[in-house]
Amino acid sequence: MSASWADVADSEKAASRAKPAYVPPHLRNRQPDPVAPSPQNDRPGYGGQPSRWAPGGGVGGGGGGYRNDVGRPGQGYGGRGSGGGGGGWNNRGGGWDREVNPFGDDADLEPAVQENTGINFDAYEDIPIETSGGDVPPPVNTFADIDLGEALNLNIRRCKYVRPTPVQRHAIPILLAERDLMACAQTGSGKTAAFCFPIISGIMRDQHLQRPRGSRTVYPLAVILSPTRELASQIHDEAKKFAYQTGVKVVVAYGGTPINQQLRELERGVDILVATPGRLNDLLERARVSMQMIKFLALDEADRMLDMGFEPQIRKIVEQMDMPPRGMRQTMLFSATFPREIQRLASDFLSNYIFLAVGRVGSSTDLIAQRVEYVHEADKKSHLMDLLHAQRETQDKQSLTLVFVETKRSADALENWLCMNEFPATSIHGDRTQQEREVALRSFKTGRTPILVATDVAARGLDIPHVAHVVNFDLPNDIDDYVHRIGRTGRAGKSGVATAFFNEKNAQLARQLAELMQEANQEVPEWLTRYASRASFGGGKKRGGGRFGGRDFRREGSFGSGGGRGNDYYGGGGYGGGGYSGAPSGGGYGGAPSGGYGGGVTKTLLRVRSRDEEELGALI
Ligand SMILES: Nc1ncnc2c1ncn2[C@@H]1O[C@H](COP(=O)(O)OP(=O)(O)OP(=O)(O)O)[C@@H](O)[C@H]1O
Repeated sequence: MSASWADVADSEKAASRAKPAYVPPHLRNRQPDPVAPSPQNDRPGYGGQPSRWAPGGGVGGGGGGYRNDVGRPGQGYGGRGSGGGGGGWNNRGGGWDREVNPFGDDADLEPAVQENTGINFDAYEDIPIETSGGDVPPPVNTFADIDLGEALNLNIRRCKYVRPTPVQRHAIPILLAERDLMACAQTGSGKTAAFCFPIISGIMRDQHLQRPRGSRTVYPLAVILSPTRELASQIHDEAKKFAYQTGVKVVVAYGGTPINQQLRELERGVDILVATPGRLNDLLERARVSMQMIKFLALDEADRMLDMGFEPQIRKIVEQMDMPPRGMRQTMLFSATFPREIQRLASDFLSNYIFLAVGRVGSSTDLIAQRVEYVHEADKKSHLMDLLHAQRETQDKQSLTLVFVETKRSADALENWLCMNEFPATSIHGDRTQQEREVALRSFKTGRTPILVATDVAARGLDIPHVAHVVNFDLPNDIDDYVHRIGRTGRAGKSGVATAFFNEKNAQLARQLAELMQEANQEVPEWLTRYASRASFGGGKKRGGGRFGGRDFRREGSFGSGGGRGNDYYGGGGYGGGGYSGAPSGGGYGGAPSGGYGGGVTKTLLRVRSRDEEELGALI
């Protein structure tokens, strides 16, 4: 982050004028890539500095190396030989690796004249935006307004992102200004790119940074943490697209797969490590990865990463290993939900941060048509069958249906039952091997089995095109989980449908569910309103004035004393002293007695412990 972009680009220009770049013979007659950056704006090799990836600058003689622009005449063919129009060469710790083109053949030749298919970004135009913190950098309107670097801009066009989404418009300038950020934006609104672009761009600028050599330990510059393996893998795939031909190397590490393969990959070099906390801790303990050079720390699904299940692991990685302290690194936390209590915890990791809320914290997008139906436990299967039959008649063949259930056993049972009834289904949950999970997800994504029965392992972050319907066969205990689950549809401006089966067991969720739906302009059935008004204890956790009224917890004054109303993250919503009053026994968090857990922390911890401690190990 030291040298300015313009300085580097100027020295670059001078270098490229002084010595024409070498073009391999077979590429000499190729037309320039129509969307390739012009040499003026580009930063190939940054002024002929020796490349991190191609020491010595490759045969391109000062013109290439670092961000190899193979296949782009006039850009300097760093590295060695040619990539035949599709990819750079990375040299780290042995061997030359061809960078696979994540866009597929010739995807880069298409100028991005049209947006990502079917996206209606107008849907986001009137979303209220709140920022707090000192000196908030102004938002941008277009990607062109941001200095991300040409290689990254080219990838943005390859992704067919024409306009930044609201969270991107605000978060990217904040992050480029090197500020810490806690960002809350609705599901499917493009948060991944909002943190990936500034990280990649920052690493491109910082390429001269010297990292320790000589040991088997690797020193990533950025770490992105995710709560599930599948999400880590997805972020890795996305980040690789964004980083294509930038010279920034992205590696993923998560549990449930052989560590040796990941170690070999790491040894080839890593700038951005995308990881689940369990596997990262393992790598740190083996001293195969060091956090010493970390400049960027991103927590996706940050509220989940800091709830009780993960918090100790995150603290270990961030506070007890060799990561530079807050203030010396840039920390970014993203999620669609941010309970106030978790915000308070999260502030331990941040320094002078900006809080950004796009839409109301924890709200669901109104692109999702939400329905709630009263269904007795015993009738759920036949009701699901009715829905699926009706759907067969009306829905487009490509449409996928995601069905959430509460337990691994019920996931297996429902999958079986659906298959027996000629609805091709598969399932994903923590008792399945990682290989089985990946096969299931692939089979769902490709439409081979257009129904996926899942536990919460699939609730967060997964971006699966064509998920048209999310069914909450079993409703979760926590409204935030509901928000994330239904957020698997209605993404990137597209619409979707979510159906929930509600019955007496879910009474404690009634009020929050009704409020959430109302807020998203959904029709709330009268019977649900009645349930909501009856729910005077556990279910009486009121959104207004609590997690919905307040956003940045720092604005809410006397936070943090624990105990008592107003401190609870569901907060201050008019139920009598002593904070949280527990869930009705049998209905909520492991039958917590009503009677109050004083402070919000305790409640948050209990909430998580009973829900998925058992499954946690299998997620990371
Ligand atoms: N500027 C953009 N233009 C068009 N499509 C975009 C843009 N930014 C992101 N997308 C697409 O929007 C979809 C959702 O993005 P992403 O998965 O990052 O959402 P998210 O906010 O992280 O959601 P979640 O809260 O569920 O994790 C992705 O398919 C992504 O490719």
